[in-house]
Amino acid sequence: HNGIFINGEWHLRVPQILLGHIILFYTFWLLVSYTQNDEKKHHSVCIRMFGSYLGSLFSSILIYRLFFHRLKRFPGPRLAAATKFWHVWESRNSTNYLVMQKVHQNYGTFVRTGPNEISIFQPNGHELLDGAKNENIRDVWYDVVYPRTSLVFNRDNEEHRDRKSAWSQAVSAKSMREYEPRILQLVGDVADCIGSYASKPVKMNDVMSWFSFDSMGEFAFGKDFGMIRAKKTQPVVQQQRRALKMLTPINDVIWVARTGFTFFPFLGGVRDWLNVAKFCDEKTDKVDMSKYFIEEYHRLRGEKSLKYRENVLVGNAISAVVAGSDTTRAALISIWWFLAKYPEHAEKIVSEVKDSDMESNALASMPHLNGVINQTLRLIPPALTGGSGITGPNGLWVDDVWIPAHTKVTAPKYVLHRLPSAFVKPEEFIPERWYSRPELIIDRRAFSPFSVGARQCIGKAISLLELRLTVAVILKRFKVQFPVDYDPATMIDDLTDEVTAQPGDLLMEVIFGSWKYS
Ligand code: HEM
Repeated sequence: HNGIFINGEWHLRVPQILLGHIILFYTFWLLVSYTQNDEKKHHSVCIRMFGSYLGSLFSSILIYRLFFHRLKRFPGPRLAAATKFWHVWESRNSTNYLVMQKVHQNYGTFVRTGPNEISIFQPNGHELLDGAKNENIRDVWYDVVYPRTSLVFNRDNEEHRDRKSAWSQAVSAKSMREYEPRILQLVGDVADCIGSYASKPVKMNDVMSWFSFDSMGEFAFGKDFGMIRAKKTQPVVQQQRRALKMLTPINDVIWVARTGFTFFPFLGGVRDWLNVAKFCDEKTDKVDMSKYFIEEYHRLRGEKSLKYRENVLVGNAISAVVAGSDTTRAALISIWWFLAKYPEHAEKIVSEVKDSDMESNALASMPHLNGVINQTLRLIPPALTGGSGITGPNGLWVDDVWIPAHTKVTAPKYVLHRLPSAFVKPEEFIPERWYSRPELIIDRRAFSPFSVGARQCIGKAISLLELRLTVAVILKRFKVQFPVDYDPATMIDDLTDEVTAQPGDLLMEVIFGSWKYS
């Protein structure tokens, strides 16, 4: 432990480590069998040797973590200091956002949430993690699609900068002008789809899922997936969801996932994840966003190997599908939930948009529409926990607290977005705090649904355009409300944290042309 495993990263080498141990044990077994004729004794010698090897290795790890570790002065659950499996167990129901909230309530601002991990719960947490001038790199979790890589998953800060140019072109103002009429068309399809249910309950989780995937298909591959028109979920969406569900509890022990990818590619969740990658592989040969990724693929010829270029290309497509669709879906479901719960806010939006021709700049300047979107992203951020980093060689100073070098750090968004030190009445849905009541925001830095700095969401403009258009167009056509026999608590009670937020079921009814709410 002290000679080898304590140094560096091992998560990508688990198959080799396992194989090495199997060979070592087997060789030892054979050697003992030459010197021991008595079979019973032979077995007992081997078992004692293996037992003492593994026992001393794990005792050394445990004693070091509990009594000698650099983070031992930080408060936190005792078991969390001993093993990351504490976290796996606590978040087994995919409610990591609640686990983090409890941990903050019990232990304060800096909490040791893993043997080598500190979670920061103060308004500038996002800046400390991702803001300008920090030396942090991405945590080992981002190797989850390795050897594929892309903007989101790239751990090397310099390479990340290089990868950014293809994405910047894909979301440039020029590209956005091209996407806008196509999104508007899709939003029209969504409104027709919702309207086709007449006053029967609509399961918004499905409709918003069809829309967000279709619009991601439009951006990334130049063609929607036809889900809204067919009112049918494509298998790849279900596969992605199952894969993320499978990954969620083992997010914090990424070596377990990597081992699954290597040894058990046939198992359900692993197979689903590999199918999502295959789907993106097949689609990435067309136009639009992938056009820029393909250009990058050709540009790197001569500089990088074919395998590397293929991995970047497919990694980019996976990023677009995973980062772009599920986040937007979660945001839309949550917005509709708040609007059905507080119809007075829907009415205010209608009065803003009723004479609008649905142009992006006009929508961006509507205070209540944007107040509702911000307020929803604050209370239910689509990345409920958000990314994690590893401190650089100089560690991280936070006021007078020192977090040593090479420590994993997180700043869970759900908790930071509800800090009483950042927001007055933090649990309340008050869209006006974003325009006419600024006194309700104490520290704006705590609000970071799209993250900050070099790693912030590059699809922010696209997603805001989608959210504004969808809300404006649908509210202009329909009044929305919960069906009588639907329990609104379902959406919140069943909300899970599966890399992206997965809201519980939301049923809604729409009434044609009744935008006069009172
Ligand atoms: C409401 C919708 C969205 C939210 C809340 C959101 C949130 C985020 C967050 C928090 C990050 C940082 C992730 C990290 O630190 O690991 C991120 C990164 C990213 N997002 Fe989004 N996102 C949204 C929509 C989109 C869309 C529509 C796209 C694609 C067009 C997209 C593409 C990306 C990419 C490529 C990155 C990586 C950026 C980088 O590392 O430089 N996102 N997003």
